[in-house]
Amino acid sequence: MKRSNLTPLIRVENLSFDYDKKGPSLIHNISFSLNEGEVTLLMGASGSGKSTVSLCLNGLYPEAVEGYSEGNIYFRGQEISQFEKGELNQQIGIVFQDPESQFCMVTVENELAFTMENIQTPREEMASKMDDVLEAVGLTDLKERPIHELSGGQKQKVALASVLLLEPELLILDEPTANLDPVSSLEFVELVNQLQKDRGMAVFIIEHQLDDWISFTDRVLALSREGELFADGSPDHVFQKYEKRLVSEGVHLPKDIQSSSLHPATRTTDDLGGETVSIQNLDFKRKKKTILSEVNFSLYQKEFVAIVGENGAGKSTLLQVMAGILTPNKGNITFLNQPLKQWGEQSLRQKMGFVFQNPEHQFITDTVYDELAFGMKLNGTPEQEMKEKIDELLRHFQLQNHLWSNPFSLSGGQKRRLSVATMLDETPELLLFDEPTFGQDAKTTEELMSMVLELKNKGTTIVFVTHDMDLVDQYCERTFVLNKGKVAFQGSPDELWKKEEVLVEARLRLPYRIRKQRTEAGEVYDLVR
Ligand SMILES: Nc1ncnc2c1ncn2[C@@H]1O[C@H](COP(=O)(O)OP(=O)(O)OP(=O)(O)O)[C@@H](O)[C@H]1O
Ligand SMILES: Nc1ncnc2c1ncn2[C@@H]1O[C@H](COP(=O)(O)OP(=O)(O)OP(=O)(O)O)[C@@H](O)[C@H]1O
Repeated sequence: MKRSNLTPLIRVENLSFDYDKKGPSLIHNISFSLNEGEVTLLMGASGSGKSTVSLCLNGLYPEAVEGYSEGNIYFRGQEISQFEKGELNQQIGIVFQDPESQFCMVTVENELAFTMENIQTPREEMASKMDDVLEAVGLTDLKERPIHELSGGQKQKVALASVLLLEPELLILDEPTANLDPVSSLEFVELVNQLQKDRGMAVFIIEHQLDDWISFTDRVLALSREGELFADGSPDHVFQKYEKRLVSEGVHLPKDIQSSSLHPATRTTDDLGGETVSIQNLDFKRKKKTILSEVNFSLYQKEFVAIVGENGAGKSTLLQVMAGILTPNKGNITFLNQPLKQWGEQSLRQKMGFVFQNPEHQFITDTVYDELAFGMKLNGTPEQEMKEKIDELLRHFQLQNHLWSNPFSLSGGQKRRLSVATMLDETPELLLFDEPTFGQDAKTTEELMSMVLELKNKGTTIVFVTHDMDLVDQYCERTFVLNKGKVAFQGSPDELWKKEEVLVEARLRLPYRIRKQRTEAGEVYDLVR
């Protein structure tokens, strides 16, 4: 999709940025333009500085942090420091990586009304604009709901709706689909594509998973681990010319290029051990609203199970009920043959690890080191052994340079890795992970999965809530599909891929491997999208 007569909307000249003045700068002397009506995608390893770049573009950084920057950024030819405070917020709309940081009001409709009041939308237009945008992002039914009661994916849609109301000239999306279910994610990409065409705005996307975006991306930029921009061109040009470099940087390539490495898990259920968890007739309600009902299943040692389903289906709730964080209204849960409610808090935490959907909900100390040491100290791990374990975890999770960083100042992907690493210090009986791989590049995903598999082989039962169907295909023995709080399917991923009705109902897509197989066999089916 080539566009002629491109006018620069943003021009970045020799930008360098750092959060402190020790060592080489994080972003190092980069220059690029974002043109009117152009869709540009920024690639780079987790922690390379992508979010930082995006926050510099509308002048939020370095003002909002203790940061140092050099170089210039121009918006329509005018240096951004010359704009009044907040003046660029409407022209340059950002959907942040963590949508929770974006909200000011309690309910969905108040949040959207607040945005419109800020930009002085005429009162008589507010109601119809709100309805249009809610329909566009599929949130009409949740208009009156408090935002804190929404699921992760639902919150992400509210953040997008709010930014769309600004009708920005440049829309910046920082991993906007990370929490969306597979069909919502695709619909979101299609929605952005459509809006971009209708409104002609420029779009700047930061994303690890490129596949759905790439067909309407005009330009790709790639940032190295050293903070240098090493590629800038059309997707074809960049992937051809820089393929090796991109692989060594550890970023995900579009699957059409790297498909040979996609393979299904060897799904052996022969050597599973004893039962770890048993759930019978479980119901869970919030304020009389049924969230989970009639849930029944067992989990076994050495088993890797994925829980999948649409946004709001009840996946995180189920995980929290299994972890004893929420108490069911009905039914029985046994963990290692003992009723869950009879377990003492400390012994339960030793045998069971839990990674929250939002890593920030998990951090309790001020440094990465203390975060990793916390559980080990509780378990009485000797000092030397603890140091060795921490070193190993830092290395595996690419956090070596962040030992004394505050967990809250890490990049999105680094926070996620830290939250996972804190659960891998021992060999627990059960590990419950809520979307552990979101926001990871190819290299860190691989490291994370290999550590998880190591524990599985030692006997740990692994449960992942995930929206990543390729990961389900590649690693899991069993999948549970949750649909409106009920288990709509239990079985191997291979069986699931044949159940088109279940997939459609639960807004799931087929993994890339199966889509490719079916396309090559000339099959026509809805889920090929
Ligand atoms: N407020 C902050 N204070 C100090 N360091 C920070 C802060 N925000 C980010 N960093 C550091 O800057 C580096 C780049 O972070 P950034 O969020 O820009 O990376 P990213 O490429 O977007 O990563 P990801 O793909 O994981 O989201 C990281 O090493 C991070 O730890
Ligand atoms: N604190 C809360 N109070 C009231 N309702 C809630 C609360 N948290 C979640 N819900 C509702 O419970 C339902 C299930 O939410 P849950 O977070 O378990 O879904 P999920 O399947 O994990 O979704 P996602 O994929 O978007 O993370 C949703 O309809 C959600 O709006």
